[in-house]
Amino acid sequence: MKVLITGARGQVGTALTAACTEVGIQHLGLGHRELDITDGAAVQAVLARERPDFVINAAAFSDVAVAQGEANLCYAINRDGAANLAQACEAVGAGLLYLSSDYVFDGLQARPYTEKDKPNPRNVYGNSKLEGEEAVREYCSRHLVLRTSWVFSAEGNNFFMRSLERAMSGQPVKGVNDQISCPTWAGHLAIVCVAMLQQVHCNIEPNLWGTYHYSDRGATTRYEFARTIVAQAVQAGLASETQVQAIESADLQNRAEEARQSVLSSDHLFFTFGIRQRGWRQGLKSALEAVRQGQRAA
Ligand SMILES: NC(=O)C1=CN([C@@H]2O[C@H](COP(=O)(O)OP(=O)(O)OC[C@H]3O[C@@H](n4cnc5c(N)ncnc54)[C@H](OP(=O)(O)O)[C@@H]3O)[C@@H](O)[C@H]2O)C=CC1
Ligand SMILES: Cc1cn([C@H]2C[C@H](O)[C@@H](COP(=O)(O)OP(=O)(O)O[C@H]3O[C@@H](C)C(=O)[C@@H](O)[C@H]3O)O2)c(=O)[nH]c1=O
Repeated sequence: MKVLITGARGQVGTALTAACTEVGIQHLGLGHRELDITDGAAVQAVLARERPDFVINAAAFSDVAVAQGEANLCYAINRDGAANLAQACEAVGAGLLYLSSDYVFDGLQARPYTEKDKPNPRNVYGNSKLEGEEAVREYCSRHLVLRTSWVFSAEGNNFFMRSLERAMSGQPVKGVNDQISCPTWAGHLAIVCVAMLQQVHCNIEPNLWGTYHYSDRGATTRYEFARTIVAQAVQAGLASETQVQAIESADLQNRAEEARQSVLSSDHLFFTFGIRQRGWRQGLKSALEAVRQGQRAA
């Protein structure tokens, strides 16, 4: 089986490349410069040339705060780029895995969101991801939409790395205590994507296409997440004890923040694919180890 990864230099794209290499899957990872998914003709040409069995779209406009002021670009990438990929996949008979987000939900529900719950995004990023999902369902019959939450890794700009860098430089870390979801290590997410594609490729069940949720196990607040990041970093010898302050979303003045609960239920994935959740605390250990190895290499 051959997999083409778009957005291959982002945090999930990097993890997907590593996961494919690890299990020996033939893959081609294309970064933004190698393939701009907003360029429909280029997308078609690459798929016609490469003829992959599957495309995983890890390309995105992923800055939730900046998206509020850059709606056009955000929709061009997250919705129109997804539509380009969906049409090109359909044309060559490839399957498409589209990564989506807990932000398609409003965050007002007390229980975990299932695939049957109605999306109701409250910001530009969430709406662009929902419209991207809809384009994928409309244009590509062989699609998997996989929603996830709070992805972190040692690559790129994310809550984990920002908190860790503050702790390593002795600055206090702040975490909002009114946003609840499940942190998800990009390495775990990548393994899940690969496992899904392998099962679909084996054709164990005739129709596994559809929409699924996967987050690592363990609902938490950003505050508790930050506390655990600092505690594990101290244990790993990467930082010394640092104060972690609990704040509220309303305290963050530079963006439209609000309290939300967006835990995703991963049950449908488990009952369909037999894929179990892994714990985010274990993922955090792996991410910290990757940081340590990066320091050694530098
Ligand atoms: N991060 C998170 O917490 C979550 C992420 N997701 C989803 O997971 C997926 C991967 O996200 P993540 O890896 O975190 O995001 P990143 O921002 O780390 O990676 C996205 C990548 O897409 C590239 N990109 C941007 N525009 C284009 C374009 N027009 N054509 C091709 N590539 C482009 C970026 O390149 P460059 O930087 O050069 O522009 C970047 O390398 C996304 O679909 C995201 O919506 C879902 C839930 C949570
Ligand atoms: C500045 C600051 C923010 N925060 C919180 C509030 C805010 O929601 C969040 C910002 O961190 P991030 O930029 O990683 O979070 P954000 O970009 O909102 O993360 C989201 O990314 C997109 C792509 C998704 O799909 C979501 O699942 C989610 O992971 O952190 C703190 O807890 N303390 C702080 O000091």
